[in-house]
Amino acid sequence: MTNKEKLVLIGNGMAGVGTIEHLLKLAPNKYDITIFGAEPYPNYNRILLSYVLAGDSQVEDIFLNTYEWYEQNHITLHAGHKVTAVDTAAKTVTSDKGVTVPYDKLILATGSNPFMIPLSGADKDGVMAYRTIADCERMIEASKRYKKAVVIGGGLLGLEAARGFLNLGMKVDVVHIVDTIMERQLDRTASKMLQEALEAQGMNFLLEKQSAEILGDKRVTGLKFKDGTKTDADLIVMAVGIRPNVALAQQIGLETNPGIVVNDYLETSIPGIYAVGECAMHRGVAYGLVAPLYEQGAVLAKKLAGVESAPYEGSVVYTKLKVSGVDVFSGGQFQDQEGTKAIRVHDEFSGIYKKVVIKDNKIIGAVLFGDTADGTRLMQMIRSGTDVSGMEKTAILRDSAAEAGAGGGATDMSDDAIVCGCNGVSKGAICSAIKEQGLTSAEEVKNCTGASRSCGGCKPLVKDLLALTLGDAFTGAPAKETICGCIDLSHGDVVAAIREQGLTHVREVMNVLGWKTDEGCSKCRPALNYYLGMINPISYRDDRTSRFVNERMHANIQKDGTYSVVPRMYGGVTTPSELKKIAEVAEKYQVPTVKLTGGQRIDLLGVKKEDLTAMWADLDMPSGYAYGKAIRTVKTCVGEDYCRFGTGDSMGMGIALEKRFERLNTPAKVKMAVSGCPRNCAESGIKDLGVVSVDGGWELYAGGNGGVKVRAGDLLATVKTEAEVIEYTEAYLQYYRETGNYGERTSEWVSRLGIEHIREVVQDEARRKELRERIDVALSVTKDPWKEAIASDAIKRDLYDVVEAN
Ligand SMILES: Cc1cc2nc3c(=O)[nH]c(=O)nc-3n(C[C@H](O)[C@H](O)[C@H](O)COP(=O)(O)OP(=O)(O)OC[C@H]3O[C@@H](n4cnc5c(N)ncnc54)[C@H](O)[C@@H]3O)c2cc1C
Ligand SMILES: NC(=O)c1ccc[n+]([C@@H]2O[C@H](COP(=O)([O-])OP(=O)(O)OC[C@H]3O[C@@H](n4cnc5c(N)ncnc54)[C@H](O)[C@@H]3O)[C@@H](O)[C@H]2O)c1
Ligand code: SF4
Ligand code: FES
Repeated sequence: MTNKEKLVLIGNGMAGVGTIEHLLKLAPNKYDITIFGAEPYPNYNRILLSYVLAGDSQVEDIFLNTYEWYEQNHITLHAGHKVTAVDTAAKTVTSDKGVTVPYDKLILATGSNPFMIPLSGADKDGVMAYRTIADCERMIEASKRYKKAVVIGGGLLGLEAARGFLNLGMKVDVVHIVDTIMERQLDRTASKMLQEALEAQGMNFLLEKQSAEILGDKRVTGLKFKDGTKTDADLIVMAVGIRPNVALAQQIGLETNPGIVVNDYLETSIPGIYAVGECAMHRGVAYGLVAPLYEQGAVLAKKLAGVESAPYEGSVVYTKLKVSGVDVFSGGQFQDQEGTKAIRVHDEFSGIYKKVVIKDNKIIGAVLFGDTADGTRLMQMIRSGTDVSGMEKTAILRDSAAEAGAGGGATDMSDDAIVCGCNGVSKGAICSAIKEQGLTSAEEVKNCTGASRSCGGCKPLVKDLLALTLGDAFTGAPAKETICGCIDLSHGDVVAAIREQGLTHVREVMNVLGWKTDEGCSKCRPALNYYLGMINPISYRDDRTSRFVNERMHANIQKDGTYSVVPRMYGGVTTPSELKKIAEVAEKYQVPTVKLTGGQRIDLLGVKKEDLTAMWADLDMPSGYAYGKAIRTVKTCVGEDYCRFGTGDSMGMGIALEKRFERLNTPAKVKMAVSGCPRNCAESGIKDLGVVSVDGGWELYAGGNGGVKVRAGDLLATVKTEAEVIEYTEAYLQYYRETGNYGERTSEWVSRLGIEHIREVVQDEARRKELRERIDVALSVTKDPWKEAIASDAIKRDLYDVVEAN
């Protein structure tokens, strides 16, 4: 135990962790910090859920802090723990999993709850909110089975959800209570322009509709309105606003109205207890956007660090809708009122509308549609109360295109002005990074400072700052895509450097290639570990600390902190004795859920960490690698042995493939399938490698994907024998291993390199031979990780908390 003061944070979201990050910069050693988060993840960027839903990002991409970050900063994280009690006399907090921790200072950052309209039928399956990773995953899952979504609420969240559903291939109705969508952010003209643009994308709007009842038996089938009309629905998402989450605060006896009442230093009604973020009510306002939450966090961090700071006096907010193909910006007080005058530009030919509201010679609000480049500059003028009485009206609404490259609106901003509200990045921070790190593109600024990584609304201003700082040297051309912000090199550059310079371990790569960070990050560390293992399969020792938690544990961590165990079942074929063994193990370890997976095997869900190794020993089956960037499954149909259409032994072929390639690490997960005829019952067309028996041989399909972005595989080769199927698969997989970027699925890789090129490589006999020789070496050194763990007391103790009985 140390003598440091104990700081406990309840709520592992953007506001709370943002405060801690700020505090660590100011006073890294002042507190022993413990964080409780009800969601079973490290802190993530909730804003980016809309991109995950739309299929533009993966869940792993939106984590803001990895588990390693908590460890490195000596923060105890209880993820998946909801705090259910706070004893203000004893100064302790207790979680629903029974963990009690003392505090000297306590921060509540419990966020908001989505408002659910209490409609009759709202408890039916398929009725949900949209707030968390779990919600997002449920929506993606539902889109695979259902066709029609209804979103209630035509605000920011509802429209982003609706766009996501369109991307997922669903039809979508947006039900809105008044006759203009986003009425809290847009005036009538902009709202109607937005509606038209979204209708053109495929959204259907049901305006001035009051929902009355959700129809269906167990699962929703439709929505009925007060006017008696109905619409069909397989899924209903309510996006009708949020309410501060104050359940715990009320239990403690903190003053709430309706959020937790805080003063200008984020202090609540009980000394030593603070509130920050959406749960806090400051001067009568509870915010629902991140920029004000970061501003609050900065003030609270200074308070906790003992650094003098100006009080938090409230924020002027702005929003940008994150729907591709439409540019909408709204900030400040944008409605016409008594005493206000507005400048309006409406170009119906180009679909551009701009309105700036002025009161007492100061800009107080703006709405922009079609061209939002002026947004951040106007916000800066609103915040600083710039007197515009002497300014030409045209100078207030500049033609952003004419300004590109000239430093635009950035020139008149002060250094501490916030450019990226979503991530709290100032002009000064961006300009120093550009100068000190030699950045030349908006992409590099994003990677290095975080500016523009969320809603993207500040990107034009970031470009202005590049132009201002670099002058003529700024071309605006997109820079190459770097691995992450820690290094200015692409995946290809790093792989080439490892090969050319004979680098052999992670730290050496970082030192030699000039990493900007000491420890790297969750993007580059696992990538380096993969590349080093791929290039030096014999000599490289896997760096476990560079792996994501699932790969480190060789089991998938679940939302409640338990794990799932999936043993390998070659080709999806099993035996009665294997099934009996699995059943016995499931009973012995009281596995709560036993589930068949899409990859034709059995998932034992809800296993305790301490039971994992003993369970693997009892199962005595190989790991199915259901957690890894590796060969996952080979799905098969029954094929010629039993099916009257079958022309090939699909089960035998699948088993042979799985036995040959199991345990092979790849840039991203690889799923395979073998079908006994072109009817394709094993879905070979949407696998990373799909094999189909045809008259006289086999067809191999490459780069298919059945996930969010469905892609049909391209024909890679037609071969005659089963031995050739293995041979071509060896060459294909090794080429993918050598040229795929870490994290890149074969569907993206095939699209990037082009199937013609890959076909050429794989069909060239000499190259095929070389690739096969290299994969042979890689496969010769793989070991079953479960067996390794069972055999090592140290691994059992350190990774799985197994206490050895003496
Ligand atoms: C899909 C979506 C898109 C969005 N897009 C934007 C955008 O583009 N721009 C923007 O500015 N804002 C956007 N927002 C809003 C923004 O995400 C929120 O304002 C912000 O995340 C709120 O942060 P917070 O930390 O206050 O609350 P939260 O993010 O809700 O975090 C609170 C955390 O506390 C946990 N918690 C609650 N009670 C307990 C307890 N008793 N014990 C332990 N843990 C507890 C919760 O599980 C939660 O994880 C979006 C929101 C959504 C849902
Ligand atoms: N791009 C962004 O900035 C962004 C994106 C998503 C979410 N968010 C934030 O997340 C929070 C939640 O977003 P939200 O859109 O749910 O909240 P919101 O309060 O901004 O909008 C809710 C909308 O639902 C409508 N509504 C209310 N009751 C209704 C009913 N019975 N039937 C039909 N429509 C009804 C309202 O008129 C309103 O337009 C907000 O704080 C929002 O700012 C921001
Ligand atoms: S793919 Fe052809 S062989 Fe296999 S089960 Fe279907 S119909 Fe039968
Ligand atoms: S303002 Fe949203 S990403 Fe910068």
